[in-house]
Amino acid sequence: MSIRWSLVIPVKTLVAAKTRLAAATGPHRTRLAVAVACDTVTAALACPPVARVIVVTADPAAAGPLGALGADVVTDPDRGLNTALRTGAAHAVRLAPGDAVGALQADLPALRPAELAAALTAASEFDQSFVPDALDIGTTFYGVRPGLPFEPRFGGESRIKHLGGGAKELRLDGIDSLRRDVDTPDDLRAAMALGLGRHTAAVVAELWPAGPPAR
Ligand SMILES: Nc1nc2c(ncn2[C@@H]2O[C@H](COP(=O)(O)OP(=O)(O)OP(=O)(O)O)[C@@H](O)[C@H]2O)c(=O)[nH]1
Ligand SMILES: C=C(OP(=O)(O)O)C(=O)O
Repeated sequence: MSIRWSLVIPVKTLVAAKTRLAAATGPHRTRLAVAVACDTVTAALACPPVARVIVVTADPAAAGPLGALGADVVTDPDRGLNTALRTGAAHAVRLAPGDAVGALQADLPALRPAELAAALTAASEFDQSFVPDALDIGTTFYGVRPGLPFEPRFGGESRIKHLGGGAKELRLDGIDSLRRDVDTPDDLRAAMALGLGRHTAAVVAELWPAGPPAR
């Protein structure tokens, strides 16, 4: 039988989130951050190997809409990103000890369920694995097979940290939407070229009716 996955998606308190988009978005920054997280969660929930999505956040303004989409919401103890992920993973293991556990960044507004499914199928072959971001510096997905220790090393140059921790780097063709996290206006333009999910597309169309912000 194929492995099923619990995916943990961390969402930072909105007042502190997406600061690299502040100049481009002004007062709409938090609305864009929620929309991006909504598209990430929607795509994850539509991915066949994903049994459940667990959002970890301390922010009720994110918890409300993400819970309404069908995610389980766990309160973030607010001791940093990797602690948030371990908290979500512990919840996942309590719910479904026989399922694999993955961490997925919340800022993947172009994510395609089929591309995530391809990565999860590949990840099912390795005890510990990860997907590097589009720049080959960070990480967008980290996962472990059922029953194995979950040791995420996100933050900064996390690709090299995950390699150092012994995780297998998944270098697959055709998973651009999974690798395209959005931190800057350039990232947002690249995600638009792949095709934004409906929540982000609606906010972007309202914010920039004539097209994306100039460089
Ligand atoms: N729950 C939780 N999520 C976090 C935390 N720190 C970062 N994240 C999430 O981790 C991912 C990467 O976050 P960062 O790139 O560090 O922060 P960001 O808000 O996306 O962007 P910047 O403010 O521009 O750095 C995003 O999905 C964030 O929502 C945290 O302390 N708790
Ligand atoms: C936290 C990370 O991502 P970001 O590029 O969004 O800062 C990371 O890649 O480990």
